[in-house]
Formats: sequence, structure tokens, C-alpha cells
Amino acid sequence: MTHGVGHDVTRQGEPDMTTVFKFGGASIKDADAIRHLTPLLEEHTDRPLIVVVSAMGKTTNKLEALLAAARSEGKEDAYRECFEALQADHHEAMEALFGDSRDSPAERVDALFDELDALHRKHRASPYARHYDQTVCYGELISTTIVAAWLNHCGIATDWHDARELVRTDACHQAANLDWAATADAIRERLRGSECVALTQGFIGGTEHGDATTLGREGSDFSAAIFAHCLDAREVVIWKDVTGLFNADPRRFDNAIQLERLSYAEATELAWHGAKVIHPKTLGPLQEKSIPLTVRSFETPDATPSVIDAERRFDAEAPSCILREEQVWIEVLPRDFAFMDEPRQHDILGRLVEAGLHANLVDSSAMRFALCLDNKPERLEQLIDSLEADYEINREDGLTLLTVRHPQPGMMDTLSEGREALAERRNATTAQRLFRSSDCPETWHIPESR
Ligand SMILES: Nc1ncnc2c1ncn2[C@@H]1O[C@H](COP(=O)(O)OP(=O)(O)O)[C@@H](O)[C@H]1O
Ligand SMILES: N[C@@H](CC(=O)OP(=O)(O)O)C(=O)O
Repeated sequence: MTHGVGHDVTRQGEPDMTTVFKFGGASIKDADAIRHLTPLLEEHTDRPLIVVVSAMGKTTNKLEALLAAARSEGKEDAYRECFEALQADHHEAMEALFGDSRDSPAERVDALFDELDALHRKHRASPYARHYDQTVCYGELISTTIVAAWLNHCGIATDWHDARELVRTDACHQAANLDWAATADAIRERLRGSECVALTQGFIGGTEHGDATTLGREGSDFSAAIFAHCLDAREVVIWKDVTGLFNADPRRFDNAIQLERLSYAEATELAWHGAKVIHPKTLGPLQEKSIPLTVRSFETPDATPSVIDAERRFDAEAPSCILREEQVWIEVLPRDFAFMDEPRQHDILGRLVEAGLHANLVDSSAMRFALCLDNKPERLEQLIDSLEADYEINREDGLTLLTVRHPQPGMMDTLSEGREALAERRNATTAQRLFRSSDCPETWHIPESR
């Protein structure tokens, strides 16, 4: 597989010893969490270190709410409330970290909040996706401003870099596509040989015209892989609130076990099917350069981590379970009693692509084509409006898709007990069933292998 990097972005000399760290929202959710970064970084400042950071905690969700209020008529109060709450959260963290120290980045952060406020007015009439990117990028711009100031305050010399100028993309807002050659040039020119820790934003990029773009929700892992790929890094470490990658979300499965070693291919499958711990686009750019990915706990950094590399030996040792919630099932039926043949499927899938959606499960029969989709309201509305012009549509919301990799015989049936499966799919390595979320337990249990 190639990532469009092409022959013009080749290894230049020996790989340097760059390490890329990625800290997600949970690892910088408040002042205490940010304080924890210092010892983790101190151990690594003797070699080139790139640090990719997400927005604090659930800031991106809050910015999405801010955007919704900004785009609705008569919601000025809700907008102002969201805005002030966000600003207050960030101020609280800065006050706890810096007190009245002159190192506090409060002025710069307030300037970023002012920019965000002004951009709203400017982009209110822009298409949703463009407005989205000009808004949510501030979560990362602000968090990195605070973290960079904190590291410098602690004596770790850190340069702040604007990822909008480094991660160069097209203008496909909310799911921007990389211009790998321009990105590699920019990253190499600005970051190679840096004496300081280079700190930048995950998730965001920019077009050649200076518009902010985003790489897809939870895309900071992918950003880390982009930097590592372009710098031929020796390792990427994703710091999480779990000790590594498990065979199921340890918060939802009471007997999930950690996978200490797995291949790029298997980790990609898990991520693709919705294991939220790694963004699915992360592994490809690393695999292409044989850069190992370590998933490690920022709370217990000495705990055995998970390592993902080319070794496939351990992949199928334990079955893995993945839950995808807030699913929508859409049945598309012909109005003219004609078959749902390939031209029709092609037509429907074309509209799905146009709406920027991905089908997590597809099922077809003579007179019916059905899709299981994430509930992304703006995009679903576009898809359904388009399909309703030519087809009859049945829709069911509130569903959970369970995927099992390497299922043991009978395992899916045990996991399904007492629940109606609205749809299912199975191949040699993977089984999937779709349930009503109201029928599903809060805590699941992986059946013992027979
Ligand atoms: N297979 C899995 N292995 C480990 N964690 C998982 C898995 N699937 C889901 N998770 C969840 O992912 C969470 C960490 O990811 P996330 O919250 O996106 O981190 P961050 O915001 O720091 O990037 C964990 O708290 C865990 O509940
Ligand atoms: N802040 C963005 C990007 C991201 O990757 O975040 P996290 O690393 O916290 O999952 C989001 O919430 O989608």
C-alpha cells in the first residue's frame, strides 16, 4: 500500500533518532494531567522529539456544540454560554499551572479565543464542513499553546509549531486528504535537526490558501504517524489512559485482556472496525516505513505497553470484540420493483461517498440494499434526502454493531443471547451482528473459548 508519498519523498540518508509522542485529550484534560507530561518528556530530551497533542479533554465535542449554536438562528445566548465555559475551563487550567507567573500563556490563549469568535461571524454562511474546520482547530491550537508554555516553564526547551502550515491537505473539510510531498517538505524543513522539543497539534492541517482543515475525529494519532513517516522516525508512542491495546474496550468488557504484540495489519483491522483506541489511518504510514507504534499508559508508564509492528505471529491468539454504538440502519428499496442490481448498488454507494459516509456493514437482496452507518446527522440528512428522491427508505436508529475478530465457534451466538440481530455478516476472520442498543448490556463479557 502506498500513501501517495511517491518517489520524491524518499529516505534521506540514515533515519535519525526522532521519536514521536502523541498525547490525546485524556492525557491533558486538566492542569494535573498536564503536569504529568513533564517527567515523561524529560527522559527523552536527549534525542529529537516531536510531540503531537490533541485538544484538552472533550474540548472538540464542546466546540462542535459551539458551532451548532453559532449556525442556528436565535441561539446567541447558547453560543455565548458555550464560548465562555470553554474559555473558563482553559483559564482554570492555566491558573492552576502558572498562578501569576509571567510564563502564563493567558494572553496568547485569549487572543486565540478572540480569533475563534471573529471567525464565527466570518464563516457563518460558509458550508458546514468548512466552518467546522475553522472552529474546531482552536481546541488544538489553544491546548498546544498551554502545553508548550508549561514545558518551557519547567525547563524543557520547546518550540510551538502550527500544524496548519506543516500538514498540507486538500480542501476536503472534516476529512482532508494529505498532500504528502508538500507535507514532507514542510515538516523536514521546519523540524529536522531541531534542538528543542517540537510541539504541534494533532488532528489539524491546512490548505495552500491558509484554511484550516481536519483529518477526521480522533485524527491526532494519524497526525503522529504523518510526522513519523515524514521524518523516518524510530518510534511512535501514543500515550493513553489504558496500558495498551486490548482485545476489547476494557471499559465495556469485564474480561478484556491486553494484546502486548500485534501486527500493523491486525491493528488496522481492529481500528477499522471501530476499536477507538487508534485512528484507522495511523498504521499505514508507519507500516510503509517499518516504524513501530507503542501504546503506553501515561498514568502507569512502567506498565508493559502494546507494540504494533510487522510481526504477525501473535495476531489471532485471542478473539477481539469491538462495539460501535449510535448506529443507524437504512434500508433502500426500489420504487419500481426492479432488482437491486450492481448499477443500483453503484448508484447508492456513490451517494454514500458524496455524503462523506462510510458503511460499517452492507447487506443486499433482490429488492433491498441496506447499510449500517454512524449517526452523523448532517451527513445522514444529505444522504437520505438524496436517496428519498428515487427510493423508498426505512430507517432505524439507536443500534449497536458488534464485531468479533477471530471468533471461536459459538462465540457470536453466546454474545448475542437474548438479543435480536437485525443484520449480520461473517467471513473467515470476522463476524458482525447489529443489535438494538436498548437490548445491549452496559458491561459485556467475552465468552471463554471452547
Ligand atoms: N481495544 C481497546 N483497547 C484499549 N482501549 C480501548 C479499546 N477500545 C476502546 N478503548 C477505549 O479507548 C480509550 C482511549 O482512547 P481515547 O479516549 O480516544 O484516548 P485519547 O483521547 O487520549 O486519544 C480507553 O479509555 C478505552 O476505554
Ligand atoms: N481533538 C480531536 C482529535 C483527537 O484525536 O482527539 P483524541 O486524541 O483526544 O482522541 C477529537 O477529539 O476528535
